[in-house]
Amino acid sequence: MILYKYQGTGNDFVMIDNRLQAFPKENTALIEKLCDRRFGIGADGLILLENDETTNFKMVYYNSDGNQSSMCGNGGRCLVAFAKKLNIINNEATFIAIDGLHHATINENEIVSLQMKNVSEVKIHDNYIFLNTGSPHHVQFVDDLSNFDVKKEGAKIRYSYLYGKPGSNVNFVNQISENEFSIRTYERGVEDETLSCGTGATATAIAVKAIGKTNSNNIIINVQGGKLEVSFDEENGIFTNVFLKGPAEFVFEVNYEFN
Ligand SMILES: N[C@@H](CCC[C@H](N)C(=O)O)C(=O)O
Repeated sequence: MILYKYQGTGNDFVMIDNRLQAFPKENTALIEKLCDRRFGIGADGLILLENDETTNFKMVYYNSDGNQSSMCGNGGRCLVAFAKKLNIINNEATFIAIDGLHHATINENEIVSLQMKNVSEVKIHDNYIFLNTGSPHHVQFVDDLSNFDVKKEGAKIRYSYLYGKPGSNVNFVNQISENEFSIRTYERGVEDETLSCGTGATATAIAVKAIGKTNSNNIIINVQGGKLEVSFDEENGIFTNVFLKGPAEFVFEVNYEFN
């Protein structure tokens, strides 16, 4: 089977064209092995592109631990680029994912802009914010982001009483200017820091607006693997027309034999 590797600001994925349902998707150990950086191809997650009756395709997302999970923003952007490579779409797509319908466009520089779900609930606490942008996200400001132990502190929060068994992704944030922020993210299901998280960047942009750290509706989010842009409309605490924009790049393809 031909497997493809894509990355979006360093968040990397194994992509599989599963329109013929040939991939053994119940095989958690196989998915985990394919994502393993020593024994497999290596990735933060694995994504199946499948047929859908009413949209261009369906996205099925697995974390690198082999388990199916909630929405992946960077993965969704990479899947749109993959659908273009497979000639399923040209520069526009509508697809279905676990959190509902998504629209996306690809511009002349191959930058993918993906519409994310509307957000109507932002829980603001004394020193953190929690919201769901397709996946659950804890957002917390820290003083020295570069030297922060994201894996250790992220794991503490992810497994804390705050989020119980399902857990949460955890974003640590620093403000750079009125509309620019830097984040580092601990991802559940990878159980480590990743170089970028699209739903995390989206959650951070909405959170900083919700708590008044910015007046902008167009926010740059620096991640460890590059730059993402998040824009939205806001009315009475409801965030609509939420778009996540950034590069989504093909890395390589390989003919892989399962055993
Ligand atoms: N990397 C992703 C988020 C993937 C899902 C997450 N690990 C979870 O299980 O909640 C992104 O780009 O959004």
